[in-house]
Amino acid sequence: MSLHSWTTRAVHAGKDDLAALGLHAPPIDLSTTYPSHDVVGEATRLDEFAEGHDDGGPPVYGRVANPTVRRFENALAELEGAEAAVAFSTGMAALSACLLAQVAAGRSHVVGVRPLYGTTDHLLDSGLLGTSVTWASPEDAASAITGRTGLVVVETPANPTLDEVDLRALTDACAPVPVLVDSTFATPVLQHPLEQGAAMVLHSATKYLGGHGDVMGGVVACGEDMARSLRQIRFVTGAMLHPMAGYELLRGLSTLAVRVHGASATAAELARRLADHPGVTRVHYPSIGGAMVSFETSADPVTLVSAVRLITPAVSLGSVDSLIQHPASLTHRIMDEVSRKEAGISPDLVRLSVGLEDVEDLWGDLDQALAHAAR
Ligand code: MET
Repeated sequence: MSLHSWTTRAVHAGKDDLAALGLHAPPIDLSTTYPSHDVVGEATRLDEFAEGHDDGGPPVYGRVANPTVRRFENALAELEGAEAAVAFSTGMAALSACLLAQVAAGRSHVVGVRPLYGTTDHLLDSGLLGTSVTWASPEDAASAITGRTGLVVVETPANPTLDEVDLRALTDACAPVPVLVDSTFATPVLQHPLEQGAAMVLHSATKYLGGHGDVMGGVVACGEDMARSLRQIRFVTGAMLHPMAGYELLRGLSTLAVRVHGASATAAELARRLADHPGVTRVHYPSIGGAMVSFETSADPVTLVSAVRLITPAVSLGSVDSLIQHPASLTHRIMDEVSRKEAGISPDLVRLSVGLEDVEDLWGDLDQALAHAAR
């Protein structure tokens, strides 16, 4: 256990050995393979990796493990208060591994709490990976659990409505079934789901952890037993995080706190101003804060999104620059209309990811776009 504060650890995690190595920036290991003259020793090591162990030694092959990716995994585990973390090529690859691990263990039933990110909802609803789902409210989740339930899946604050779930109440009610929390919107700056009884925390690292819109990744922080199952799945599915992405994500962690706090202050102010705007019928902003704001508008939401000039009209979130999108058209388009309605996602909802621009400039852009789209 480190004596330093969380913010300090976010700057140094995954890099504690660098000075002793005579380095300042973490080395990027791009090897696809790891030579060894000890063939028998390598064979034994490969067996260990195939069973999901990772002792930190030479990875044998680039799909199996990577020293730069391990630095990011170790740092994220430390910042989430987890025993381990396993990194993947995207957030959806990370979620897929969680589901496949449950299917492999013979527990293919999932209880899902809506709303979730649209493709997550679709993956569960379609059963494409061999799972089945029962949708439930947070209050009813425990009663939806059966003998074959391997996972309860929840996202808080949720994409795109920013609904929040009382994680302590949910994990207490659902125990001993593991609860997976998609904490992408909160980041470990604002929330630590493992402290509230969750078994797994998932991040689309593409968003705040990277923070600059130029790296894709996913990561799950959890106990070592679960991590072993996830590494087994990653070993065979090949959804490994690229070492360059591991480097960028580790770098992103060192500025995460200052980015999230800065953008959150602006987002809270925009949420206040939007609530007073005549073209806005409802504002969604989480009690824990954060840099995401959603709002329902009496204006035409599609015209509004196309009318921004400073803010970028694009899916994704968590970058230093602000992005806006219409969930019914993009992030949650893959859901059918009935499911969207059940999840509380209005066709009038617009989702804003607030970046690090000046609040007055962002407000000016939103205000002119709302006026342009008025109907
Ligand atoms: C292709 S939809 C987009 C991705 C991302 N998860 C978001 O919520 O914006």
